[in-house]
Amino acid sequence: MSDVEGHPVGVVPLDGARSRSLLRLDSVDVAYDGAPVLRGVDLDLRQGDFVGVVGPSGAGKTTLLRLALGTLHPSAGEVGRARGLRVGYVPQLETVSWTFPVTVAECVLMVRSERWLPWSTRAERQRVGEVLERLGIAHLADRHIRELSGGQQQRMFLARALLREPQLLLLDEPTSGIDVATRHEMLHLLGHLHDEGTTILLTTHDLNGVAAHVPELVALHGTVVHRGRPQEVMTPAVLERTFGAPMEVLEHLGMPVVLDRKRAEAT
Ligand SMILES: Nc1ncnc2c1ncn2[C@@H]1O[C@H](COP(=O)(O)OP(=O)(O)OP(=O)(O)O)[C@@H](O)[C@H]1O
Repeated sequence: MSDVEGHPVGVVPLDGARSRSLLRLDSVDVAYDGAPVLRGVDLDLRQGDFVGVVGPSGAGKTTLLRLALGTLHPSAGEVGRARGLRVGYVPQLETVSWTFPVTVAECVLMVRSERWLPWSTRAERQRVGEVLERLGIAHLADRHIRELSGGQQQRMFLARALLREPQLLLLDEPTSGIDVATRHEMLHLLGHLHDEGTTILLTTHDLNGVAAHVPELVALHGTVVHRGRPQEVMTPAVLERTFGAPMEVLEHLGMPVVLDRKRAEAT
């Protein structure tokens, strides 16, 4: 079903001339097979934002990214998108099939048309080489994707997303399954892309390692519980409303640190 301009119902273009909004969710509901997952979600993502979405498993974080990407439409409410918005998406590694017999370069090229064509142009191959170089994985171009480490896999998907020169970059758990040093590198890389003007929306389970280090957070639990700077969102009150359990928060060098009480009690 679509409206008069051919947009799916619930999806409207934002007028870029009047607004710097890249993406706006107004009273959005999402249900899977009749089961509500998101309810009354309002979210305005403006050019230059760098927002981390936190919340418990099943809170609807990936669902929010799918709405932003446009692969999912709301059951009620509206998703507004800036006209011609280029969006890049880095999926959760766990959702990827690694047996697919392609090399890193081929996998990055696939984003062009969502399938790999053997007759990619020289310019396209050159562009892939540039993006891989930029992410420090050019030497892996001819490796099978299965042979990569977690951090290298994340970079490959980031390369895929960057090939489209996205204005809005969506990342689902970009630091899951990678070690601390690689996590720092990934955050550094994202900070750099943000400095260059890319708007970023990511999800994370890692409150201390990732959420505390991004400029702005959205606490999600079926709906937006709170949005603000990490110091405003990582508070006992907001975290309890979001995660449904009491959490202690300390401050270290001006940054909030959430205490894992269960783990502390176990040791
Ligand atoms: N395609 C689908 N069909 C049916 N139910 C789904 C589908 N995708 C997600 N769900 C359900 O919707 C709820 C929210 O899922 P979602 O993946 O958005 O949560 P999440 O916050 O990203 O969770 P996690 O942190 O575990 O990745 C979950 O209960 C999930 O089981």
